Amino acid sequence: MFSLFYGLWKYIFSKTEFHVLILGIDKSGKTALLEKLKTLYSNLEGLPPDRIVPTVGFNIGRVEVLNTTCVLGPGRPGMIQYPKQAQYVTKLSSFLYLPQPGLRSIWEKYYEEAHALVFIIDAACPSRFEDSKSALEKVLIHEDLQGAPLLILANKQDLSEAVTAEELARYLNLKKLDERVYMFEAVSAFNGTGIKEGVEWLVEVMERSKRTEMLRNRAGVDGPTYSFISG
Ligand SMILES: Nc1nc2c(ncn2[C@@H]2O[C@H](COP(=O)(O)OP(=O)(O)OP(=O)(O)O)[C@@H](O)[C@H]2O)c(=O)[nH]1
Ligand SMILES: [Mg+2]
Repeated sequence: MFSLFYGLWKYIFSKTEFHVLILGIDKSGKTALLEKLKTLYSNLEGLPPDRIVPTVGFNIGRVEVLNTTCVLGPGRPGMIQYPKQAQYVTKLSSFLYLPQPGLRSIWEKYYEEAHALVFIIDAACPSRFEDSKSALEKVLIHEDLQGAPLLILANKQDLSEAVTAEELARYLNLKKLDERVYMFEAVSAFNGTGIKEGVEWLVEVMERSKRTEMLRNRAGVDGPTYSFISG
């Protein structure tokens, strides 16, 4: 009996965790974004921009993004629905990516486990758009990332030379995006412009995505939609 109540308690109050990869070429602003996310979504104050140095290895951050009432619609076959008023917390873990050959095997493990991707581009540096484009194309054809929703950030909007999200989309002219849920968003990791809009969109699509369902099934979790962690 206890275990039944405990199970129910866990079912209602446990937290959903999503793993999000933050990808981008060097100096695009991955660390600055991660620090801004900490400031926006946790009690921790992220590092100020002038203390951020090029990353050696990678960083992992964990932030809570939305504290929403669960509104899962009519269940698909095999999906147990939440009680209507169930509260759950969406967590977003961020893995910072650095494309160093030695770390390849490490970050490929993260690829497999990622629910979604953020790809960040320095929108104020057109001379490196081509580098970003080819890095992103490689990511998009990676078989471990199939179906992962994608948020592309046109970063550094606080700089006057930054191109808009639309201009960046036109420039990238990505062909591989058709079957993937994606969005471009103009942001500044310095002043926070656009970050909430982008991240909250991502959380919403992750909740509904086939990839989330696939990861859940692979983890062998029955019942509630996501692999749960408590506490
Ligand atoms: N003006 C402006 N500068 C930014 C912004 N985001 C990052 N920067 C600057 O861009 C440079 C690179 O930022 P990082 O966050 O270190 O970039 P990164 O992608 O983590 O770089 P690596 O760790 O080398 O891969 C730093 O000088 C930052 O201060 C932004 O939104 N606006
Ligand atoms: Mg960095």
